[in-house]
Amino acid sequence: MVVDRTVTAPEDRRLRLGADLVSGHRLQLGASALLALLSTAATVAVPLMVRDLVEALSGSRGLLWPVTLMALVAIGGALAATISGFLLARIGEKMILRLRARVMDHALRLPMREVRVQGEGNLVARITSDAMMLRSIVDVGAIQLPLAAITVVFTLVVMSVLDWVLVLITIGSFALAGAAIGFVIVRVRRSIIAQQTALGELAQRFTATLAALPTIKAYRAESRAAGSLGEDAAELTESTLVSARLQSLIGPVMGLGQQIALVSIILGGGARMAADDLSMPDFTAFLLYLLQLVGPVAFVASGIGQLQAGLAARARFDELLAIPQETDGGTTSGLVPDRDAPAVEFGEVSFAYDDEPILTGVSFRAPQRGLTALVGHSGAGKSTVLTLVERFLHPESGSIRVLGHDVHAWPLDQLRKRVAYVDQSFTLLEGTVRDNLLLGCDKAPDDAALLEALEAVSLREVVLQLPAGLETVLGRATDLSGGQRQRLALARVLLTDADIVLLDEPTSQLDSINEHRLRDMVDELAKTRCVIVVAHRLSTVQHADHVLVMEAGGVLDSGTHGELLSRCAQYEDLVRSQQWTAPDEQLLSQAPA
Ligand SMILES: Nc1ncnc2c1ncn2[C@@H]1O[C@H](COP(=O)(O)OP(=O)(O)OP(=O)(O)O)[C@@H](O)[C@H]1O
Repeated sequence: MVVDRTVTAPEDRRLRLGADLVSGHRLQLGASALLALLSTAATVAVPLMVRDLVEALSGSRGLLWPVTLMALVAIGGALAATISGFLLARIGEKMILRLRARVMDHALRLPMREVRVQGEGNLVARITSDAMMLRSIVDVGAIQLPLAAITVVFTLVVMSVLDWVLVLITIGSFALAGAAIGFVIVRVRRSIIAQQTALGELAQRFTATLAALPTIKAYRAESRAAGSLGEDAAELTESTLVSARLQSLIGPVMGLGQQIALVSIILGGGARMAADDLSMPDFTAFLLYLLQLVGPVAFVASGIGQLQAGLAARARFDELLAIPQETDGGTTSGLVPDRDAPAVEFGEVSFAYDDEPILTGVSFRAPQRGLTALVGHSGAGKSTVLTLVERFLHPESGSIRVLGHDVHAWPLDQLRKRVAYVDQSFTLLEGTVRDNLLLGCDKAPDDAALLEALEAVSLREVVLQLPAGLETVLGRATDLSGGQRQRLALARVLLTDADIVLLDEPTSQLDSINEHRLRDMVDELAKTRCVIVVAHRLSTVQHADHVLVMEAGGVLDSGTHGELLSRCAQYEDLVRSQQWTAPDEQLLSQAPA
């Protein structure tokens, strides 16, 4: 049975609207709600003041006091609305900040395979456009929508005091439009999820295309790549149009409801005034309320639409946050290396990508001091062995022990502190040379130590000649050559105090001078540490204490270079296939007579 030890126990990481989105801002949220309420009260009060004004106009009362009061209430209401809106925007931005930080942290802690499956662009879309959409939950959902709903109810109550028959006509007119809008809104959220998924896909494809730009340019494939991206963009437009079509229905349907209400009220109001059931000032106030009602009613309708976008984004965040992070591993606290055990020990390890077997029954031991070389044809599974030691991947069966303990017993942080790893692409961070060198160091060494490490890989002069030396930012305007990147990645290893060093084809991009230098460096490292090296150039294995020949996911044979040359035909083939390099010819001559 496959035991997935890649992940932490299931934990509910979904976004909680109250605790996760607005926590820490409750006071501001309360102030914003209070101000919005005051502004609403002012909005509801103004038509009543207009009624008093109309009565004052027809009577002998002075106009100064009613006009002044009305102006004060209207201006105060506008001011309260402005401050409330600003507070809300501030809370929204803070919420997005917290959310982005949380999602980025989560993404970095996911198992490598999950990150690959999700895709970089897709993850980027989460913290950009999805995060913006989620803001509508605060912008609209937290205050404005409930307030608009309260305004509608209050206004209807005041209107019913003026004339309840006309209120029934008003509700009837809007109810028709409301039912139609309700039907639309159910479909809006689904279409927005589809739209955001398509956006993530487009971002993913574009990111991958940019990463492959040198190849695309070299093969004059710009038009082809642009055409393919264009198709993805068209798919996005298609799904955006579905939600745009649905959302565009909301405004006109509401407008129709408003017109029906207006005509019905004018006709109904006229009839009730003719029958002396309604006075002119009351009718004027009622009409004003009706016009005033349209805004909040339309807002409720469109706000529910916008809220769907926020809720759709939340669903996408929840989907990502539900993916379990890498486990921290061992429950064993204070695990210490067993100095008598092998540094790395594989016992009948098998591994598969989905159902595709990659390693079958791999067993070997690498001592705590010395050089172990993994050789074999491309695709034999050499890099996979290294990634299993780093716990990037997890075996289907068998046991992997590191420094005397099961690899899963080590707390992840402890394990990776003890294992230094240089991957096949000699990855550098987009950051300064110093940042790149200090990546695995708990305590920052001084510049002399950094330069010494650079000297060991023949990079000291190169770095000192960069525009800002150690502070030069790599990865954008300034970058290193493939071989220099490789050497910088190796200098990084020298600065760590890891017990185990994993090197994936460390000489692949080096010239012969640097290759010899690196070999000396590896030999030096192997005197005090366990070095496991994946080597295509067999010259790298010349001094290996132990060579493992891998074929089709299994270990074919193991021994010293000389032993293998004398007894393993496949190893001899591998060596012969490298004969064109002078050092390897020397290697062949080392076979026992
Ligand atoms: N992410 C992946 N998903 C599925 N299969 C993969 C993945 N990565 C590697 N493989 C497969 O696993 C097998 C072993 O790959 P691995 O990189 O370990 O081989 P290798 O011996 O290091 O090869 P090379 O010397 O060419 O780097 C290959 O057949 C490869 O196709």
